[in-house]
Order: sequence, then C-alpha cells, then structure tokens
Amino acid sequence: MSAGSKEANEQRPEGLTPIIAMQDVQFQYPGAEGTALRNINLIIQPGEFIAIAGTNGSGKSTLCKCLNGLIPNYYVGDLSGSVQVAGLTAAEETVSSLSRKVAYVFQDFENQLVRPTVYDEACFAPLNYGYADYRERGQRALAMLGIDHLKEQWIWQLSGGQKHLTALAGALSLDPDIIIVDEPVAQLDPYHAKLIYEKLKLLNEQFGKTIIVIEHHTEFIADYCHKVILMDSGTIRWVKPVQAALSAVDELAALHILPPQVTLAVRDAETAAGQVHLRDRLFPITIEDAAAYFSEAKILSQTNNALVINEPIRKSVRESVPASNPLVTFTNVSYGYKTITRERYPVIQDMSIRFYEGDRIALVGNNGAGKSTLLKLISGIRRPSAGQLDVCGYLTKQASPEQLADFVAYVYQNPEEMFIEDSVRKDVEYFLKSRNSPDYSSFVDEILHRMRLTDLQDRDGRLLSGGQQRRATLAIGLAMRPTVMLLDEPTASLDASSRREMTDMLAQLDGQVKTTVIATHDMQLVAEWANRVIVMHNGAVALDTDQRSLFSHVAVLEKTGLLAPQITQLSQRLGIDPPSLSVAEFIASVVGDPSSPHYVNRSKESAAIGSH
Ligand SMILES: Nc1ncnc2c1ncn2[C@@H]1O[C@H](COP(=O)(O)OP(=O)(O)OP(=O)(O)O)[C@@H](O)[C@H]1O
Ligand SMILES: Nc1ncnc2c1ncn2[C@@H]1O[C@H](COP(=O)(O)OP(=O)(O)OP(=O)(O)O)[C@@H](O)[C@H]1O
Repeated sequence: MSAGSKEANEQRPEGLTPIIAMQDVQFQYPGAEGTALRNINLIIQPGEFIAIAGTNGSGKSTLCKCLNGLIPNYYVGDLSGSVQVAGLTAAEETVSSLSRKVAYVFQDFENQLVRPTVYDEACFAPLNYGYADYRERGQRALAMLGIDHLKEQWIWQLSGGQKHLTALAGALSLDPDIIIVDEPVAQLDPYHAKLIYEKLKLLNEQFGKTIIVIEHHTEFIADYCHKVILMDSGTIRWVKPVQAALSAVDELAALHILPPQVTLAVRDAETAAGQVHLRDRLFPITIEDAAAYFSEAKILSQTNNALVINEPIRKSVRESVPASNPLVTFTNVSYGYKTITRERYPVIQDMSIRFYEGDRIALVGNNGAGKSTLLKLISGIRRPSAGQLDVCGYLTKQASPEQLADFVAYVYQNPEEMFIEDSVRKDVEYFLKSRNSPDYSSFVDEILHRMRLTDLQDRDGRLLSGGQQRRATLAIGLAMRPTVMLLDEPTASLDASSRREMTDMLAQLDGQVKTTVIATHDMQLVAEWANRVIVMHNGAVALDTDQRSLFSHVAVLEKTGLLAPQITQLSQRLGIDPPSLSVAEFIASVVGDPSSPHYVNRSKESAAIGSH
C-alpha cells in the first residue's frame, strides 16, 4: 500500500464504508509503451472533498477514468487490481450504470455536450434514465449553477466557459453520490471559477456529496479541498490533509506544482530574513492566514526576536509602451453570429481600437464577453459584419486566409483542433515548412525541447494528456513565426512548471513577433507578462490599461467578475501601494531593499521551479 492510502486508512472514522476503494490498480493504454497507473491503493470516505494534483501526464485523468468505468469499458487497455465505487465493482459495471453514482465533467467537456440547447442538455441524463421529473431535475441543476438565463441558448452559441457550466449542470441532474470534475477552472473566468467551487462546496457540505477535483490551481485547493492526492509518474506519492500538502513547498515545486502564492511569500520572506523554517510548522495557505502571519511578523519585529518585516515600499508604476505604427486597427467593427433563423445577434459591438508593435495584450473579461471572437476576427476566420479591420496592412474582409496566415498565427482554445498529422513533430514541421524556414530541423528540436515535448514528439497529439496537448499547440504556434501571435487560453491545463515556461517563453517572443494578443482568465499571467490589458464586457472594451493599474479599478473588476492574483490581494490587505504583481515584488516590498546585504532573493516560484 502507498503511503497515501495508509494515511487515508488510518484516518478512517469508525464504521464508515469507503465510497471509493482502489487496490493494487495498474493500467496501460492500448499500444502505449509504459503503464499510465502503477500500484494505486486509495481509500476515499463519503463526504470528502479531494484534490488530485500532479504534473501534466502524471495519471490524474487516467485514475479518474477508472472510477467512472471509461477504463476498462472504453479504453480497453491492460487493467489489473480492484476498483470499488459506491458499493459497485467498477469493472463489472457499464459506464451508464456507474454514471448514476459518479458524475464526471471532462477536461474536454465540449465532447460531453450532445443536445441542441442548454435546457435539453441539463435534462438529458435524467430523461435517458426514465426519471418522470427530468424537467425539474434539469431546471434545478441550471438554477444551482446560476445559468437558468442561458436555458434557451443553442449549445453551439455558447462560449467555452458557458459550455463548461452546462456540462456540469448535465452531470448534476442525476443527483450522483460522487462528483468528479477534471480541471473545473481551466476555461472559466475568475468569477465563474469561484462560483463553481462554491457550488461544489455546497454540494459537499449540505448534500454530503463526495467531490474530487483534478486541479493545477493550488489556491483553489487551499480554499476548498480537505485533502490532496499527489500523483507522480503514474503512482500516488502521498495523500495528505490540505495544509500539510501545500506546505510541502519544495517537494511540490520539484514536481512542477506551484504552491499558493501566499505560501511562497511566507517561505521566501522567512528565507530573506534569515529565519529557519521549523520542519513541523505548517505554512499558511490562504490569504486570510498569510495576512495574519505578516501582521504578526510586524509586531514581532518590534521586539526584535523574529522575522523582520519592513514597512512596505512604494513602487513606481511602469510606463506603458509608447505608440508606434498600429499593426491591427479596428474601426467601428461589429460582429454577430448568425442564429438558426439567420439573424445575427451582436457579439462585438462597434469596436474601435488599435494594437501596436511592442504590445503584449492580455484580453480579459467574463465568459462570453467576446474575447475568442475578437481573436477570430483578427485571424480572418470571421469577418466583420460592419466596420473595417486592418491587419498588417490588409483589410480582413478582402484578404484571403492564406494572405493573413503569413502574418497571423492563431493558437486555438481547443488544442485538439490543431493536430493534423500523426505525430507532434510532424505537426510542428508542417507549419514550419509552410513558412519556408531554412534549417527547420534544429529549430523544431529547440521548440520541442523548450516545451518539454522531446520525449513525446513521435506521439499522436490527439492521444496526449490535456496539458501535453496545450504545450504541443504552443510549439505549433511558435513554428509559424508570425508578426501577430494570437493565443486563446494558452495556460489552461498547464502544470506550474509549464505555466512558468510559457510565461517566460511569451516574454521572449518580443524578438520574434511584433505583437502578441492573449485571451486569458489567468490573472497571474496577466500580472507577470502583459504590458496592456483590455477588459472586455458584452462585446465592448470596458477598460484599456496597463496591468498594474488594472487591479485598482475596483468597479470594473466587480462588473466583469475579475479577481486579482492571490499575491496582489494579500499586498492590498497589507496596504502595499501600488499592490505587488508577483511574489518577488511582494518580498521586495515587505522584507526590504533587494540591494541590502541582508536581502536574499530566493523569491518566487521560478527559483524553485525554473531549475527543473
Ligand atoms: N488515450 C491514450 N492513449 C495512450 N496514452 C494515453 C492516452 N491518454 C493518456 N495517455 C498517457 O497516459 C499518461 C497519463 O495521462 P493523464 O491524461 O492521465 O495525465 P494527467 O495527469 O491527467 O495530465 P494533465 O495534467 O496533462 O491532464 C500520459 O503520459 C498520457 O500521454
Ligand atoms: N460559433 C458560434 N456561433 C454562435 N455564437 C457563438 C459562437 N461562438 C461564440 N458564440 C457566442 O458569442 C459570445 C462570445 O463568445 P466568445 O467565445 O467570443 O467569448 P469569450 O469571451 O472568449 O468567452 P470564454 O471566456 O468563455 O471563452 C457568447 O455569447 C457565445 O455564446
């Protein structure tokens, strides 16, 4: 038995029957070289709220597929060991019989949606199982998630985040005992991400549902989960209560998992102040606890017997990039998708804006605000219904897609749509060759290496894990060597290390592309990478600002459901003005001047993670 399962067993309350019991489980995908799961022993009690963490490809989704019967019913690989779920032997059940007990929302949830409208989708599963009250069940699930206003919408009209909520509603409608959500927040705006977790919390606390989330975002794990299962190369490394799990900062970082920013802030502040961390003391993992810690540290510093925290220092606001020739010019552009009755409903509304050379633009805003549509307009996939859009000297209404492709690369939100060939390397080469690049072979090697894809280069992109796929699409985008790089949610589903690499790589793009536009919900990426932030709301620009000023526009943030990164929120609580955008800035603000001999810059995640 793994250490994790031993701990879980020791904590097992008297008389409780586990809701999930896995014993000596091993699984190999058909045709795969290695095993995706090994020596899996796990006990989960009813009513637990569990996070599964682990680097991309460590086996998180595969483990969960054993619980809903997709393994071995759909993935007919080599499975051994036993899996008990809610009193059923999983291997003897069909996927549909297990789905009454286990709801599953997939990472690629779009494939889960099979009915034409949101309401049909929410009612579909109970209707299928012959529940007379299927309408009420569907309606209730929509109301619980706050999306009843979408019920008449066609599924194909929904944005990514709206589709995710619909898939969750479909899963909730069967009233299952166990709810598994594979990366709940990957495609959601911060408001909806929090909302989903609040709903999961409600289902857990009020209805006793067992919740399992696969999660790369440790701040959500810290705020909502009770325990963490840490996966590593197809095995369970351990199962720990959440605070102990997230306090294992160095171990997590070594496995490409980014601990919460506030936890890193405390660790780095102690290091910078020369204070030795006591092994048995747990770090704070939430904003509240970290704020209390730093307030206490200030008090202690006055008696001079503990961590010295200086008064926060003010930092100057960075200048925004000076305007040069615009590369992209929207002049009164409107766009609407056609409905089934062939009318157009407006999505982009009378937009006039310019993007310049040197702009690193983060396009943010709530689900459905029109971010992806804006990228599609620039790439020429969609053309304005009204107004003019000029991209690198071409009016997109008149230019052919081939002409625009010479200047613009568009990396889609859904990675699977980017794979054409039967291997990742061939996909990257395909786009590079189409640009007639000399010496493409070594360039491909370099791109694959930088995205940690060298070992995966001969694999079919469609059969990679979600995070691996995301990295592969970035490699494809880079191979296009565009003037204007458009990326839709590039960090969704990435583990911390890949997110860090991605941020660094995007920063290095400046020399290779002239402007980059990213649609994203990842506020940490916004804070650390962008030099211009465009907040979209209802298809219009609500705010066009620099990334530091963004978080001081409280009214806009509230209106558009955006949340500052954890470290920014913590620094605001502590009165640091302007607030810190990264752990490194925070440390410099509270612990002192980096040029001081006592200041040790071991701050931020990159120090820990960058070495891997
Ligand atoms: N259908 C498949 N066929 C072959 N190999 C697969 C298949 N699906 C996943 N794998 C491989 O199994 C391993 C575990 O994948 P899994 O999707 O479980 O990882 P994960 O931890 O969920 O990753 P991520 O964080 O990227 O979603 C990976 O090496 C992946 O490439
Ligand atoms: N192919 C389509 N056909 C019809 N309507 C669409 C289509 N794609 C998106 N929409 C609608 O257009 C609006 C804007 O969607 P878009 O995908 O641009 O938003 P977004 O800001 O990128 O959202 P998210 O953050 O959820 O990805 C949404 O109301 C959505 O329902």
